[in-house]
Amino acid sequence: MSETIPFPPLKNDLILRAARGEKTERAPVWVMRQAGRYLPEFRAERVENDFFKICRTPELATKVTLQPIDRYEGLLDASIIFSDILVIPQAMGLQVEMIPGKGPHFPDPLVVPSDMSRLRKDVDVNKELKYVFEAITMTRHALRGRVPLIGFVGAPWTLMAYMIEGGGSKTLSKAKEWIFKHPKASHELLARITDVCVDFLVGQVRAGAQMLQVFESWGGELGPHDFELFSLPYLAQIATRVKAELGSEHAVPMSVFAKGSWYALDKLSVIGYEIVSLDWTHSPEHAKAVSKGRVTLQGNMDPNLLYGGDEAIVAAVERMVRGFGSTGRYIANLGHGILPTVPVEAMELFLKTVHRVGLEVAAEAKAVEIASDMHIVG
Ligand SMILES: Cc1c2[nH]c(c1CCC(=O)O)Cc1[nH]c(c(CCC(=O)O)c1C)Cc1[nH]c(c(CCC(=O)O)c1C)Cc1[nH]c(c(C)c1CCC(=O)O)C2
Repeated sequence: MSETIPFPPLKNDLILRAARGEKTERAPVWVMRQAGRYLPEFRAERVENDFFKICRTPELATKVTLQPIDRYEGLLDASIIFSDILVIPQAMGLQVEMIPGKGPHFPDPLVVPSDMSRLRKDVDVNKELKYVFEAITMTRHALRGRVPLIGFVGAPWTLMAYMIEGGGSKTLSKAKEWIFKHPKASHELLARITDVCVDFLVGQVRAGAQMLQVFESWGGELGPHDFELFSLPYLAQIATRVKAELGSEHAVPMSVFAKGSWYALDKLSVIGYEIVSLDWTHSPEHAKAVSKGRVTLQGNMDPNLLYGGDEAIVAAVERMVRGFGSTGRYIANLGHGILPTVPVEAMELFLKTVHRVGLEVAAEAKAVEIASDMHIVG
């Protein structure tokens, strides 16, 4: 069995150190959806294979996860396992298809609370999601210790919304009808999804994941009051329970990305995550003032800036890395997933500029430290 073969030693632990709050020689960087359609080699793979077939075939998931790591050799500080947040609804018994150019589609979504009886009870992740664990173990070997491997789940509210809407939606009216008209059933559904999220994340770490991210992509569709009722408690439970199950020896850094939930940054800083991932609506100054060094901040350039041309990209990265990077607790990323039509050169410029500015910021901070030690300043 592959689990008995030890993983190759890790050569670049920059992101893990930044997550733990240690000073790093430069800000680490990775990009949400870094394995995806903006890469010609991914599009070529998709001509041959259905999206979920890639997710379910460990060899293919490994191959695609490594595509950005190989293309941008030395520029990415983490890999993220190729999969999707919607594998949990599938594991719970719902059918999900990925329609090219349109996105996810549930032929039979949940309509009324009694439809929850269609969901599998006591989901055994070792059976239903074994293919993800196998992909993680295989990828971890194939990475040969170049960078850490990130595992992930969708957060309960985002997954519940997909399960009810049946796909993307502008208003989330159906999911919101549930939380407002059927709050009890909604909490029951959220709790059931949470249980699967916890087991799935624990399994991903046991399979080889070295960091975890929870995607609350539709957090910002809830106002602050409803976020506190229908999102935050489940996000908190996930962090607490995953850590309790893994134990301090095996726990890995956890990141939470609640897109659009700028109002929740203070609370997100104290619910057990080491990293809070930010979208582009946060300024570095404000985010640092609110989070007060309690977590590592991750993010947050507007992904559309990658369409802005070289000058705009360089200027935005300068602002971002200088803004967040001065305190050390920082991981560079985009504020949401990279978009499918971004030129590969724009991604390369983004990564190279993060490296350059990150090194400059760290060197400047070090010079100030040395100067203050020598009482030259202050
Ligand atoms: C909401 C969400 C989903 N999936 C995911 C989220 C959370 C992040 C976010 O908010 O964007 C997470 C996700 N999806 C994918 C990954 C793989 C790892 C990586 O980040 O590189 C990750 C981490 C691959 C993917 N997931 C999807 C693709 C493209 C599908 C294709 O090849 O046809 C990829 C590479 C499809 C997907 N999957 C989902 C949607 C809405 C879509 C369609 C829109 C789109 O295509 O971008 C659900």
